[in-house]
Amino acid sequence: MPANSPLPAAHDAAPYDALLLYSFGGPNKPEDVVPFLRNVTAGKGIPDERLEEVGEHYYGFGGKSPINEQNLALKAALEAELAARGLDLPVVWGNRNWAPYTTDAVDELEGLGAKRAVALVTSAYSSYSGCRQYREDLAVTLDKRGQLGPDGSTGVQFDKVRSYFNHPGFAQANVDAVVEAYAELEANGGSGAAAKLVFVTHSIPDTMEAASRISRATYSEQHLDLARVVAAQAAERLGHEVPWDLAYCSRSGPPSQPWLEPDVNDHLEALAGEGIRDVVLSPIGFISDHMEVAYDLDTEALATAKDLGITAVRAGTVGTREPFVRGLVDLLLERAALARDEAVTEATVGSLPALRSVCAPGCCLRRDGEPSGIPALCSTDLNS
Ligand SMILES: CC1=C(CCC(=O)O)c2cc3nc(cc4[nH]c(cc5[nH]c(cc1n2)c(C)c5CCC(=O)O)c(CCC(=O)O)c4C)C(CCC(=O)O)=C3C
Ligand SMILES: [Fe+2]
Repeated sequence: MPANSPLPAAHDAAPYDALLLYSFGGPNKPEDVVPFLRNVTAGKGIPDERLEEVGEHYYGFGGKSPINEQNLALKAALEAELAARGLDLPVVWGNRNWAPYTTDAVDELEGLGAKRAVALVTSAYSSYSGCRQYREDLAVTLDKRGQLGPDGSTGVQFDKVRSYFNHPGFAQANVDAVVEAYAELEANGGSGAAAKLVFVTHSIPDTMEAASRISRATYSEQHLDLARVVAAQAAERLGHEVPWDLAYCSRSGPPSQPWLEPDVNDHLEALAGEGIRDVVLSPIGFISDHMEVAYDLDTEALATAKDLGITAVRAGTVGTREPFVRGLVDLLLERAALARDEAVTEATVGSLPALRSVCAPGCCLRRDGEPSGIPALCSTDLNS
């Protein structure tokens, strides 16, 4: 907002002076693939065969994940939305597993003179992978820099926007994408009225699912609640019923370890067995078309559908869709108002409440009852 403006900003990002767009990261070239996978899997017991297989997925795309360019596009969209609302808040991008790393982002924040930043993670749901792992990475990074005090950072302070799976903007962008996919299905000769809508997300171990319950609803329950809303709103727009299911992709870990099921490929097979010939895949678990979408859905699941004689279309991810980006800015303003101790209405869709903006002790551990021993920021208790 111009310094000489007679009006205060209608919406104010204070006390924040920067936004951290905090993501997973991915390789940019073939030589990056193995070091990237080492970063992702350090100490996680992923079998070598799975790593080689995942490496091949990346090499099949020239060793480059689309995720970094997608995050840059989201950063640009956020900057445009902030500017359009007169909010002067620099956006800094950092990743857990590839450059620019978390520590690079902290350097940049310090260079900007930021004192208190609000983090927006590129994961909409709460679980170890989508919540705590980011908060631990932030704490570990600050610790390595000698900037982790007993109550948090001794340098730039960090807060986090709540998990936003049930924010109206995220839901709206997914509904728009699903409605467009039904049009594409019909254009491809399929039947929307006869189609099954299959929502897809990243599988996680059953133990991680159980530990996510502390978020007020488990990871899978969060998806089911959003799926219900998206399917109902899509049905209203399409003028016919929209039967739906939830399936999972990208499982790893040893075969002996149970993960959330059904796998999307197995599920397509089951649907074919029931006589379903038309499917729309809606990747509500992911916010952009990164490798899980480009390989596990567009390459593998669409090939499975074809083999089964199913006409399948993959709906878009929220990406930089306008309702999503607007919603993210609404969310950071909501977080700012909470930080100022103002009464706020936390906008949600579906039957679940807003998840906490400040995580509870023990939130989203990898496994219940097994504190990681790693501190995590943006919580009421750094050490649990
Ligand atoms: C819930 C969830 C999300 C969604 C939320 C979010 O977005 O954060 C997500 C996103 C992503 N996962 C990604 C890549 C990988 N995930 C892996 C491994 C794992 N993911 C897990 C969960 C999740 N992952 C889990 C429980 C593991 C097992 C190891 C562990 O317990 O941590 C592995 C190792 C090999 C393999 O197992 O596949 C890779 C390479 C990329 C980058 C894509 C790109 O490069 O375009 C992205 C956005
Ligand atoms: Fe959490």
